[in-house]
Amino acid sequence: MAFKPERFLSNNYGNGGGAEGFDITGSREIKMMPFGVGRRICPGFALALLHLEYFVANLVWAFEWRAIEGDNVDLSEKQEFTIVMKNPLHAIVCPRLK
Ligand code: HEM
Repeated sequence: MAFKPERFLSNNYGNGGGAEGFDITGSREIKMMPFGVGRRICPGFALALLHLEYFVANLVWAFEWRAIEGDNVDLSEKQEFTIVMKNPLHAIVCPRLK
């Protein structure tokens, strides 16, 4: 298992697009299924993804994110009920606009 965010870059949600695209709907292969797969797949998944993109974009736009000095970003994982960060990430978050 490795942290490779670029795997999501060519996501076409399984509806056509590049043959190498990451398929979140599980119609070609199942790698990750946050919305379920098959006939009962979440019908709101496109709306949810759009909303999440908007949400993250707003967090980046509205706040400045900095790592705590001397605190190295460590992406190691450990298994709990789900996979979590072994060493939780601490960030200093400051509003960009006053
Ligand atoms: C991040 C947001 C969301 C996640 C992670 C999520 C995830 C899921 C999952 C895992 C299922 C079950 C699929 C299955 O039974 O195989 C589901 C079902 C469903 N979701 Fe979502 N969902 C999200 C947002 C939404 C939104 C925004 C809507 C509506 C606007 C929605 C409407 C539904 C409905 C109606 C079902 C039932 C589908 C059925 O049983 O046929 N979901 N969702």
